[in-house]
Amino acid sequence: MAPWGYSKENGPATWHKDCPIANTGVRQSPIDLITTGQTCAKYDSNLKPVIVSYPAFSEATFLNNGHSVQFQPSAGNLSELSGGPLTKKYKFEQFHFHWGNNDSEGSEHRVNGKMYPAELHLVHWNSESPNFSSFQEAVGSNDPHALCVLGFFLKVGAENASLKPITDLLSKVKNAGSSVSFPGKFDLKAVLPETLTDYYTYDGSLTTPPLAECVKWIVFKEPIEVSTAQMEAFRAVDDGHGKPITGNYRPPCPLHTRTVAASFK
Ligand SMILES: COc1ccc([C@H]2OC(=S)NC2=O)c(OC)c1
Ligand SMILES: [Zn+2]
Repeated sequence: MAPWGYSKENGPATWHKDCPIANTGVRQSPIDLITTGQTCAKYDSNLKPVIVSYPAFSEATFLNNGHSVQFQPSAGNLSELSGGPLTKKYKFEQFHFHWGNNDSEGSEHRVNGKMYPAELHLVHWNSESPNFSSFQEAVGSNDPHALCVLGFFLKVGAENASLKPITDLLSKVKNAGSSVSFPGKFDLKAVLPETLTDYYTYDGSLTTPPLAECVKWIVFKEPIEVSTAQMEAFRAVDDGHGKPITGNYRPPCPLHTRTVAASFK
């Protein structure tokens, strides 16, 4: 199996060779979130605020897997997600990022065709399902909402002090395959906007192979600000083939018969 990536030779347009669902799937992610016109997101007044319970992580690994950088707390972490469009409680698994090599590209989801310089994915799995009891089992479960991924756009502005412990660590995982144990505590809640009320939500998939169609997506309207220096730190991370990771985002996929709901007017 040719290792997938984001180059011309192994990028998103080639993933269907080993992962047919890339082309045959009808609920693939990411998508372009359209806010006006026929297929636009529809306001749903029943959508409540998302509730996160993220006690500061005390033990975690920060790793460069060659495709992204990923923050993975130890199995004992008690962070949970509920509310919003969800009917179950979800357990936090990991977070990671997607970014571009300049500020006009990098996010996976788009808003009316606009890309942000990066996108943060907070990954959770349904911890109340009788069909699986781990993240990996959830991915393979065929359950349409086995996972819930919270997507936050990053935009360039002031330095983000809450994300600084992460962006300061990027130079330590420059080489693909390298990882460090995260020093001290990390408060993920402090990174997020105060209120988690305004978001788009739709049924989709993982955005890299295996592209499993098991994700309830919640993409927040309000971007998170980071500085240019913080963005540049992402662009210095290597992909394991002697080049920096500078575009680990999949282009938008067809909506097919799906609808996108918005929790705001
Ligand atoms: C097996 O674990 C995986 C595999 C792929 C992804 C991709 O799908 C999204 S979403 N971002 C990604 O990089 C993942 O993220 C949750 C977790
Ligand atoms: Zn992702």
